[in-house]
Amino acid sequence: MGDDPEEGMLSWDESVFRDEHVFEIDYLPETFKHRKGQMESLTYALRPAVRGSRPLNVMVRGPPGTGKTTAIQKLFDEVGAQTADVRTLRVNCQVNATRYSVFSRLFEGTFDYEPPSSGISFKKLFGQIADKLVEDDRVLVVALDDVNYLFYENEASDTLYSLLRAHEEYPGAKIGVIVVSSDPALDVIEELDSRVQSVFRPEDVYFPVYDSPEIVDILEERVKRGFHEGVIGREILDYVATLTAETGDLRVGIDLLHRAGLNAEMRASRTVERQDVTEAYDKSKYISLSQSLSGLNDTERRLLEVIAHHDGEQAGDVYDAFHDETNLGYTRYSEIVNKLDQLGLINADYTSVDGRGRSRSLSLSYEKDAVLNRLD
Ligand SMILES: Nc1ncnc2c1ncn2[C@@H]1O[C@H](COP(=O)(O)OP(=O)(O)OP(=O)(O)O)[C@@H](O)[C@H]1O
Repeated sequence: MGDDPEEGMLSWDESVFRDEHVFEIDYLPETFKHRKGQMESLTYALRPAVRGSRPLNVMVRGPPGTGKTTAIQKLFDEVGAQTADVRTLRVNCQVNATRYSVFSRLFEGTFDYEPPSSGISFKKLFGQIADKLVEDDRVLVVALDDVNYLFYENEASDTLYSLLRAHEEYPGAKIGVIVVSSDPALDVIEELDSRVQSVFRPEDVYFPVYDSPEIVDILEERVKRGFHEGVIGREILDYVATLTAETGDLRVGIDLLHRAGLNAEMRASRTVERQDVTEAYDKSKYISLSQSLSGLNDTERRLLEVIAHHDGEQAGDVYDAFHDETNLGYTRYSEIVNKLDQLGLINADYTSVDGRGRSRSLSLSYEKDAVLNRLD
């Protein structure tokens, strides 16, 4: 089997991949390079928990795809290996974006079954979690991953307040909180209510974007585990790293390697060539767009679609089109515009309009077709 396209694809039992699983989104890498300082700070904050005391709270910040979630997972695994007296729970706030939903997830993590679907009050839900914690004499460490979504829904202050003041209502409950934000434009502390600010003084841990040499280093490891020897040459790896560095998101590089491998297989080739990577990049570069879209509800998707068809127009005109379709009022409309803006899906910039003062114009952050294709 050679590089001749006439020969078709590689047969089902032939592959460029040694272990394709290492390119999956939930794969936890064995080696975690270039995050030593961050891991040390996190470990420092959690040490008291391993000794049975309340840990320090932490605020983790950094752009998407810089290893924040991976760091938390590694840390929780390490704590779990030390002691069974600390319960560690990670909540994905993109999925659980309200206080009630966060606590439902904590309930599930505590009891291994979901809270009754008939619905119980928040107070009861919280009470049961806290009672169990005190009864078992365990420390709870909660990581609110992608906490920025709680801010977009205006739920962050209430959620944190409940967690941070738990010991007052439930004496003996020891809870530590790690908030993880991937929105560089969000000032977490500043955006919290003053009643929360007064009790939340977290350790600050920052995850900068990886530079090109670091990306090469990290991806090289994935290549060794994921591909057979000789499939990805040095030059190709450098090319993948350069494209990844343009986005700053390591997930792009991992996805690129995977797709480029699949492209090579389609050509019945046992080596990945530059063209396989270039073609793959057309899809991989939109990985964060796809991820942001997956967290939107139907109304939010509808508005984004309307904006796509009115790209660059004034907020008032876009509202008219949106209202015609959904009948929703201006307040709700404005809230969704803000959310789409915070998610980096649109730019809502103030511009001067003749005779109408200043007004916001709404434009897409990505190409129109890339957005519309993914909304279908
Ligand atoms: N230092 C590293 N070594 C190996 N793999 C890494 C490293 N850093 C990140 N990754 C990988 O990159 C991908 C993105 O990492 P991760 O999900 O931890 O980023 P994140 O900062 O939490 O992103 P987001 O803010 O979007 O949640 C994952 O597949 C992860 O395995």
